[in-house]
Amino acid sequence: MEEVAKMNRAFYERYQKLDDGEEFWRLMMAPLRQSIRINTLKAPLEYVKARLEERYELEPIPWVKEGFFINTREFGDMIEYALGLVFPQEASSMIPPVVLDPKPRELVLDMAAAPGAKTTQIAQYMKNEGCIIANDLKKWRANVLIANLNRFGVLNARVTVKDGIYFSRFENTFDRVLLDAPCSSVGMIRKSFKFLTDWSMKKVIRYSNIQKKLIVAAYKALKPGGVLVYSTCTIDPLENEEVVDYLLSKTDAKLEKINLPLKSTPPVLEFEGKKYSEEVKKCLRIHPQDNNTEAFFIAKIRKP
Ligand SMILES: C[S@@+](CC[C@H](N)C(=O)[O-])C[C@H]1O[C@@H](n2cnc3c(N)ncnc32)[C@H](O)[C@@H]1O
Repeated sequence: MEEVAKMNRAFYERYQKLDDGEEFWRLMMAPLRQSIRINTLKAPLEYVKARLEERYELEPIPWVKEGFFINTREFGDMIEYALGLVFPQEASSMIPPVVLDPKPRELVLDMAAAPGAKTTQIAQYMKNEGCIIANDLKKWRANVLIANLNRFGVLNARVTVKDGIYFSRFENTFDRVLLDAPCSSVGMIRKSFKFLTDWSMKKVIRYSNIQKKLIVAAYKALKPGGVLVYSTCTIDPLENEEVVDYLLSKTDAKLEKINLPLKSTPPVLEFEGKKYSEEVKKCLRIHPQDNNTEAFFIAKIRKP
């Protein structure tokens, strides 16, 4: 706790009001467990798993069939990695595509897709059928995305480089939309303290404004009956409950409850003088101590 306060006092003072448990602060700073997702686009799950088990200890991630905690961080000399059979991916970041639940032959928009961890997972669930529009604002990040799509054998994606807001013109078009939004990345502190030292309230407010525009565009692009998943790897209510509450107040969007075998923290209904709809209770707010993962927030939204 003192360590956090020393590195960024404003950060500590704000989130102390959200969760002030010892475990919250300890796991906010502790290194992450390494995890991987097996890429079934290239080989059967059991085959890759058996190969890896000859050399490593794998522990299943309860909320994703293809996900495992693994006792190595050395991917440079792992042949399965070189072949695109495994994707090193943080365990909680595997949740949004599971909640999105895309099916073969659907049309899916991944609005902020680079570097492509979730796009490759979506393609895996679609068995490389149908089509994914994988978009990112930044060209250099889109290049990394393209490299990952090639490496992981994704054949049903088309990459675009646009501001996500552009997609609002394709009204009622996509069966499913993932908005894994740009955010203040508090969850990533466990990867790099840079996310703690760089954090500022100004950035949170800026992200919150961008996220509100993106979620409205994402919702417009969704077909009636379709599913929009909104996610961030951060804990600030302004970037999570507030953004979802904003969509609920501006549109006919409906939230759906997410049932997965994991622990979570109750969503925030009131923070710093702001109140949110009771509906946001259906969102999944994950703090680092809940499952010893990165922090994450996920909302499942349906268009009636
Ligand atoms: C959390 S990251 C996405 C991670 C990615 N979904 C994955 O799983 O690998 C957010 C991404 O949003 C992109 N971004 C930022 N502003 C955007 C905008 N206005 N429209 C679309 N993408 C944007 C960033 O370049 C960044 O790659």
